[in-house]
Amino acid sequence: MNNKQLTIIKIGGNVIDNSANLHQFLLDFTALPGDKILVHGGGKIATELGESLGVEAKMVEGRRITDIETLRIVTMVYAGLINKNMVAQLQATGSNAIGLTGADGNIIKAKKRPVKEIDYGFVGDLDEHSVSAETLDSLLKAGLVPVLCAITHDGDTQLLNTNADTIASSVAVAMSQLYETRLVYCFEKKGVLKDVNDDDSVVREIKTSEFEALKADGTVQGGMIPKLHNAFEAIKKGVSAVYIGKANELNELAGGTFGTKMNP
Ligand SMILES: Nc1ncnc2c1ncn2[C@@H]1O[C@H](COP(=O)(O)OP(=O)(O)O)[C@@H](O)[C@H]1O
Ligand SMILES: CC(=O)N[C@@H](CCC(=O)OP(=O)(O)O)C(=O)O
Repeated sequence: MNNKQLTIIKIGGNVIDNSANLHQFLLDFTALPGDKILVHGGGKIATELGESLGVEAKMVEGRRITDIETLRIVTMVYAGLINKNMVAQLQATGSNAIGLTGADGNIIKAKKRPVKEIDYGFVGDLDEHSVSAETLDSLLKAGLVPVLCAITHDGDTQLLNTNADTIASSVAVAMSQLYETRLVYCFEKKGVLKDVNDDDSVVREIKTSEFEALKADGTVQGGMIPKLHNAFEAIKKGVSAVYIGKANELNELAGGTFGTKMNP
């Protein structure tokens, strides 16, 4: 077992879109001890900018169909606007953040999703060779906090759009070769809820074997289905602990009362 500890945190678009919540989250993130990597989404903001430019968002099972116009928009929003603002805010809170796409330092090489029933366009899928744990490790050893956005590349000039939950899971799996790694999905709710309209109905623990039943009875829906799938993949492939919970309750992580914990 590796004894170096690493926390990988993913933050979703609903929190990024609220400046007060984002500021509080970034303060709590900086206060977490030990090595850290931040992965951010921003789907909501990309959708809004697209609409204002006359490019309508098309989502299938939580994944954005990414034609060339949409790729331009998501590259500007994720790799530019959100990533650089987040880095500047982290610098102000005392984290020496470095903002990166998967093309920078060849940190995440993806494969364009093959066209089957649906053509997702410039969407990148990841496999066990996609993430360069060594390069991320060298940044951590230099005292930097990598801030990864949802833009990857194929190694042959093409940028690709990869779901941020998937990036967080794949980065956590790759880093678990070098570190005892925990993965924390932060969003606007307190965890996986028994009743999605009741914020106090948090399910404290979910076992892999319970996931199918939660899907079948409709307890988890929409974006929570791929999030849980990514969470359980991480647990299966060597990540020590995976949590899903509220961005503004991150300070509860140390006390063990944070959100929902995934169990093998
Ligand atoms: N049982 C559940 N508990 C909590 N959220 C749920 C549940 N089922 C569905 N959801 C939905 O999943 C969403 C989170 O997924 P997503 O929108 O992809 O988040 P993010 O953009 O933060 O990654 C929540 O905003 C909520 O509407
Ligand atoms: C292929 C794909 O779907 N990519 C996502 C990447 C951003 C993301 O994951 O943002 P959230 O975490 O805020 O949802 C998208 O463009 O919406």
